[in-house]
Amino acid sequence: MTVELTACTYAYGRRKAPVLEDFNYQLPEGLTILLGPNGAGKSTLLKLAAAVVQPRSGDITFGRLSSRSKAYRTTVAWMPQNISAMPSLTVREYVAYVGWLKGMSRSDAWDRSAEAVASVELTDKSDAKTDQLSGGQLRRVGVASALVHDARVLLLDEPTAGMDPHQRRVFHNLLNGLTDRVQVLLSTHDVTDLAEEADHVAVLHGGSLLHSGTTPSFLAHAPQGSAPARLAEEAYTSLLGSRASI
Ligand SMILES: Nc1ncnc2c1ncn2[C@@H]1O[C@H](COP(=O)(O)OP(=O)(O)OP(=O)(O)O)[C@@H](O)[C@H]1O
Repeated sequence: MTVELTACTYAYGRRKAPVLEDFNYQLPEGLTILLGPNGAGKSTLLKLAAAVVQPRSGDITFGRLSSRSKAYRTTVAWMPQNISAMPSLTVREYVAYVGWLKGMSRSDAWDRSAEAVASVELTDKSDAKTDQLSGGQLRRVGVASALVHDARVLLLDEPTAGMDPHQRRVFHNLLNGLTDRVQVLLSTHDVTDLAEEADHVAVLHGGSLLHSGTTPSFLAHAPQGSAPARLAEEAYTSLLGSRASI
């Protein structure tokens, strides 16, 4: 079972041109990274898959669950691009609150929040108010919030933006330990960092998928003779370049 978008059209407002039109996508197993230039529609795709917004037409499903159902919403977890601090809540309260919003009992949410906070190495900040955190720490609270309930699909919008190199490593290790039991779709502008670790890569441009396939099939777009360390970047540039020449 997986998240599947079928013939989806979405626009921000009735008079706006659709960001995604008649869009089809099936999220593969494992870790998929979602690449694309600014404004390509990555966040919109993640919000649709997370049932934060609903398509104007078309269907989004996980097996038999429609994105309009409560059961679907508890199956997926979404980390938005911009995490807002809640000044009155501590880190642990914030994460537990998100679990409760996803339908966990208060006690389960509270218990599991400790694990989720520990997984992003924020235990020492458990009792800190969220408005006293750095930007990178707040993103880690966002990751912990996405992990607190038993989601089967994680939809993460630029989770590593603003994280220092050590925290990126912690995050990648965390993801590696998760992808045998959850599907992950993760948007990033950091082509080199993740393309090697991802099972699949999707490249979005102007609301269309330029590529959706395994990481080796993505890397194969790099021109012959590309330096190994730059394969992902070259593949990405080449894909976008081919689009420009159409
Ligand atoms: N709330 C909104 N209201 C109106 N238009 C929006 C809104 N959010 C996004 N858009 C528009 O939808 C299009 C796709 O935006 P989206 O945020 O999905 O792109 P993105 O690929 O995530 O970009 P970035 O890499 O800059 O985060 C853009 O043209 C953007 O201006």
